[in-house]
Amino acid sequence: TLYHDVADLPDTSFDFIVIGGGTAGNVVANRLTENPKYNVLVLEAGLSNEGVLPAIVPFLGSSLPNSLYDWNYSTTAQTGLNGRAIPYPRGCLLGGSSSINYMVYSRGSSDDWDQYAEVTGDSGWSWDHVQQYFQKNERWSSPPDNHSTVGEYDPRVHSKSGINAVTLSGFPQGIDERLIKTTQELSEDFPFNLDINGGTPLGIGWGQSTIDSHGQRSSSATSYLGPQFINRTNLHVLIKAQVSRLIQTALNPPTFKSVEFIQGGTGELQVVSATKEIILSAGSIGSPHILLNSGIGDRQALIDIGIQPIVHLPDVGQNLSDQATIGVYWEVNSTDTFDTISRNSTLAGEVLEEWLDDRSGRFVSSVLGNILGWVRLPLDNPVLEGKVDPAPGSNSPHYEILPLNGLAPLPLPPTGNFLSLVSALLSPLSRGSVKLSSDDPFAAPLIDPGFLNNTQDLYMMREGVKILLKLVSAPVWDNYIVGLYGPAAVLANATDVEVEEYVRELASTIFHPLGSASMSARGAQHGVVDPDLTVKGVAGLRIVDGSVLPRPPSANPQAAVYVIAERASDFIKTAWA
Ligand SMILES: Cc1cc2nc3c(=O)[nH]c(=O)nc-3n(C[C@H](O)[C@H](O)[C@H](O)COP(=O)(O)OP(=O)(O)OC[C@H]3O[C@@H](n4cnc5c(N)ncnc54)[C@H](O)[C@@H]3O)c2cc1C
Repeated sequence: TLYHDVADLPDTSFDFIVIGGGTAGNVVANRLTENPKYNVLVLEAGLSNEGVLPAIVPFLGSSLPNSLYDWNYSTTAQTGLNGRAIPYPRGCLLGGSSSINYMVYSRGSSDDWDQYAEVTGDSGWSWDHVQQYFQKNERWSSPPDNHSTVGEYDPRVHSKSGINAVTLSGFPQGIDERLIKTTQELSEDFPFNLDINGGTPLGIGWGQSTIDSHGQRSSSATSYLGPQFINRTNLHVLIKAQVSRLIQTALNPPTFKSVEFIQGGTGELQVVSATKEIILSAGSIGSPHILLNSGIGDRQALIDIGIQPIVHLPDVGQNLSDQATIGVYWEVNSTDTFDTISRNSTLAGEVLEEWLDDRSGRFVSSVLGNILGWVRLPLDNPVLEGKVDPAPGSNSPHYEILPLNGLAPLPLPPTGNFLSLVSALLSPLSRGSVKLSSDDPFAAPLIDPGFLNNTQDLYMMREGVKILLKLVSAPVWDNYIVGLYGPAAVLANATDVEVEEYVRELASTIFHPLGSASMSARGAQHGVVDPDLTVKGVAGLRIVDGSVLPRPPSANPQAAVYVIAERASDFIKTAWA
């Protein structure tokens, strides 16, 4: 049941309370309420996703950051980015960031998961063992345009029995064929990969997205809180409920089974309690923020800001990682790019009509291209020579290449058509933090992703730019590309130092903060949660969201977050069986 008003809740005590109805939280709420004996409350700060057109129509998703459905955070001034502070979107509605993201579905490499297993000492996080959770999550769907998908994916590594729809592109784009041709012309650097989600992602292949066969976004809200689930009488979802802190309910071991929040903007503090567990799923910014507000964190830092420390857990909010991006832009000799739609609102209206009429046309997919690349820098490149490989193994890419058939995110000039290629640094060495800005639990925290603080990341980004330039050196782009555009013009014959300056001036986020409440082995002195996601030194509290990943996967992380949440649901069910 979906509630808009706290006064309508049937009770103030539940078996489980999930904080954050986002990507992970809704999975846990769904799986726990499979058992009719469990009453579950979800507290979500944002609004409902129902009827929010930009959260439904894939192409319009890019209008959600910096809106009423975003927390509208900014980072602190980033030294590695020449002092720039950048916008830092996080979904603030049911479905969380899965309702506002770019919908890329990528599972990472087998190395990623095997390394999570190794650093946590829990073989249950290994690639082989988590396959069952990818399967529980994924509902492989035919693409919206029903085109033949033979040769675009490997059916053997997909599941039709899960809850969250995943599909291939439903609308061809002008650059598709050129990208595929590049895999033939430059097959050594950019080989074709039939399926980037089989554990060995290296190469260029067809992208997979969390979009259903009707060309609509599949988020954790549309899937795990879909009509067949939200009406369960034991599932209670309260929106506009912003949690300030957890309240200690027993001393030894420290136990936190009550939650304080405000609802509906009244400013009045409410309290609800769980008899079994609290599951913190407020995401990589929200979860450490709530822990710190609750007195769980570094003792001295809490005292300094005026909060009574209860549990000394120094790593809360530390180890924040994100994958920096850098784009290169070209003017092209074609009118078949989305710039035509971006520039002409009449045309955009017609394309929306097409989507509304029968779920067809350009709007069935996101602004991203239909094809993605996953590339490694050779270990004998001077940037890596003699260094520890930042990637978790030899089947793991260092870069994701995101082609866009148009100009983004730069402002669009009145004329011209464009190609954008974006490179994301998948395994950054830089780390940052989430810290309190004041003792007011409703004040935004200080978010410092530490972009390019480690100079090796800067050098890796520089090499990433060169990889993008190399990609378009394939003959197939010869008659297509007119020239480097805008700020990218400096890249023609640029020195390494000039490319590095370009990176510092223009690099941004791919919106993947992770790791701020990291998992570590049981008994380890570092980390925030044990491999079963229970908070170290605390009873009755688990963290289930992207914040627990000790390092980013070599991928966009939503698939990993779904896997974490599916496995966590099994942990919780087993613990209370
Ligand atoms: C613009 C953008 C594009 C992205 N593109 C992709 C992509 O293409 N592919 C991909 O794999 N990943 C992408 N990501 C990243 C991915 O979406 C996230 O990593 C993932 O969804 C995080 O899941 P989560 O459960 O950790 O957090 P979230 O999904 O963010 O959920 C946290 C929830 O908790 C709620 N919350 C927070 N604080 C409180 C509080 N105090 N009280 C109550 N509720 C609270 C939030 O409102 C939110 O609903 C993108 C992210 C963004 C923002």
